[in-house]
Amino acid sequence: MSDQPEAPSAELPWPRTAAGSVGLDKILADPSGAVVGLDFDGTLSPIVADPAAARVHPAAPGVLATLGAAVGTVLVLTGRPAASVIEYGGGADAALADVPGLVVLGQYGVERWEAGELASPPPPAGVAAVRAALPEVLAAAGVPDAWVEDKGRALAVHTRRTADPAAAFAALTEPLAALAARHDLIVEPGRLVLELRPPGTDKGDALSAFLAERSARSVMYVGDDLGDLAAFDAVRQSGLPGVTVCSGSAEVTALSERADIIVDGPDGVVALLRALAGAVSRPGRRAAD
Ligand SMILES: O=P(O)(O)OC[C@H]1O[C@H](O[C@H]2O[C@H](CO)[C@@H](O)[C@H](O)[C@H]2O)[C@H](O)[C@@H](O)[C@@H]1O
Repeated sequence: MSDQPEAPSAELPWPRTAAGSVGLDKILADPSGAVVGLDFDGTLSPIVADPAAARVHPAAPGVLATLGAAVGTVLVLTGRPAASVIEYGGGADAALADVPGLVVLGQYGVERWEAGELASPPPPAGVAAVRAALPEVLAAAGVPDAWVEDKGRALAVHTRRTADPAAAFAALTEPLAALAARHDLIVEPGRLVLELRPPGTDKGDALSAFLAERSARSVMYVGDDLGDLAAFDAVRQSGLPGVTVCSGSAEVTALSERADIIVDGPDGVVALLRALAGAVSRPGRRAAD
């Protein structure tokens, strides 16, 4: 047997940046200090036309169960309500709820699911007023068929199932910004969705606080949409060895420009996580320097 540390798995994509290489090296050398953060829609769950039909990639929970036993924490950080990630998290051979130590931060970090317990603060008053006003605003903008996803403390207006999704998105941008401002909410744009939600936190704030809470020694964050840019910023601002990963799509290019690693959608994310889980789980994994 060789005394040399084992090389990373051939299947593990290597970062194209120096910062990402340092980050991945640290995760491989010291996995118990790593936080692996993942977005849900477009990252762990393939994009589908009906948000209620979204489900986790069938192989993801099993792979994350292996990874969760080796790293510090697997974190799902999502714009979804935390409970819906658990509800939609049934895979082929495990469920997200089975992932050891899993934490889900929902609604951009305001909700928290952990060990079967959900903490969810009440919605601010403006949400009820926006809920009542939305049908009229959508009709006035000429997009009465936009679909409203009611998330309790936020309302997401989806245009994916309208006749011309991009035109509908453009037609709604200004009216929804004005409506949100009238009721002390903000608009969070995403993949053919404009979400009216309370201000005060984003995925960057949520990830920064979580890394501090866990005294993380390294971090990987995987995302696909505009809301994940703040989490990419948090990885760098943490000062920790860190890797940013883009779940690539033709719909959003802003993340791929800044990511250390780009993979091909949720299939590519699962392949990356499987290779990472294999590398940090096997007995001969790279030892700390
Ligand atoms: O932070 P995320 O986990 O990425 O959640 C962001 C939004 O994702 C969902 O919408 C997106 O996925 C849908 C299902 O694939 C798709 O139909 C839609 O076009 C996408 O924008 C979700 O419905 C939203 O509530 C989340 O905020």
